[in-house]
Amino acid sequence: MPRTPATDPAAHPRTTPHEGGPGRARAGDVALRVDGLVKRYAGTAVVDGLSLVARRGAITAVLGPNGAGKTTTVECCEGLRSPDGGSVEVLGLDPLADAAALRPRVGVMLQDGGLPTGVRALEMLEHVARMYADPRDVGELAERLGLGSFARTTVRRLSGGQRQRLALAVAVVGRPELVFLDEPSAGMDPQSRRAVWELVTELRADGVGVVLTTHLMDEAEALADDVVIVDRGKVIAQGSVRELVTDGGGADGREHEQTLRLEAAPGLPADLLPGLELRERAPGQYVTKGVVEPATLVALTEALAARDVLASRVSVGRRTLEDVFLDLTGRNLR
Ligand SMILES: Nc1ncnc2c1ncn2[C@@H]1O[C@H](COP(=O)(O)OP(=O)(O)OP(=O)(O)O)[C@@H](O)[C@H]1O
Repeated sequence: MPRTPATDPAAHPRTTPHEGGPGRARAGDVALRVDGLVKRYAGTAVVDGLSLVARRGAITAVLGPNGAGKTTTVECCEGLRSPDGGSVEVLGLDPLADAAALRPRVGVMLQDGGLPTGVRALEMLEHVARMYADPRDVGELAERLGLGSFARTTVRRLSGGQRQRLALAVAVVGRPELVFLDEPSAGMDPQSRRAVWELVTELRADGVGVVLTTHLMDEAEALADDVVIVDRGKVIAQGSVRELVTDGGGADGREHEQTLRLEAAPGLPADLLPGLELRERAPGQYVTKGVVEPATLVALTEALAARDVLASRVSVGRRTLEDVFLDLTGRNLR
């Protein structure tokens, strides 16, 4: 089963061998702990008792539809907003009270870039790098993220995707222990997106805790070790992608990794197929829950023929996080 919000993934950290001496943080240690976070705007809770844990050396994706409260949550973690309830611990510290101590240890990439607009791109990055004791090599980082083509362009003239890449470079140039990336590949072409994903994966390998918000399920599926699905300010499921999409398996212990999709006449019964639940997501559009086997297609064809129903489409494929979201909320992620 997907973990419930009350379940703390840090209780079962995927640790790597302890490399450092006493007091040295390990991959798998908790980097971020959010507990019962509440944030209200005009009396309405847009974050409503949200709890999550992110580990060092792991990528945690906070996934949810527009307006779910993802950005507000990370802004509370970044010390940009003060919570109305609950608590946030970043590297064991309070993001508001300990802001100065956290600044050199935490990287932040805001959704709109959050960068001063009158500065040239590369100068911006060089300037930020100089503020850190041991920054990354600016030239190498600029090359990796393809900043060269707009190095002398002022931030205000950058395209959305270029601004995002610069913001990512700025977020990681100081070798942070924890980075927050808000929709890191939004508006990017496929090549830039790949460069961003590679960099994010490397950060994880270096033991950095990465928390990214996204409404792109393929981004979460490609990158995340832990996925936290948020809807209407609450965590509705969390776990690894595999845990979420396999739905924990059935009574026989087998995993429900595949799903059968069917388009046919509306109103077919849920028990049309033996041992498999047929769910009608939209009129005439069905998915199954349960283990799909080769014989399932035979059984489906027979059951439809017996009812004189002609399917317009039948396919078998892997369950996705989109399916999980739909199962839980009855709505599409986007
Ligand atoms: N400063 C603010 N004042 C009032 N309402 C706000 C403010 N910031 C956000 N909201 C509202 O809070 C809700 C959650 O917004 P938030 O940006 O956290 O969602 P999100 O999950 O990040 O969405 P998106 O994927 O669109 O960025 C939305 O309904 C939004 O309109």
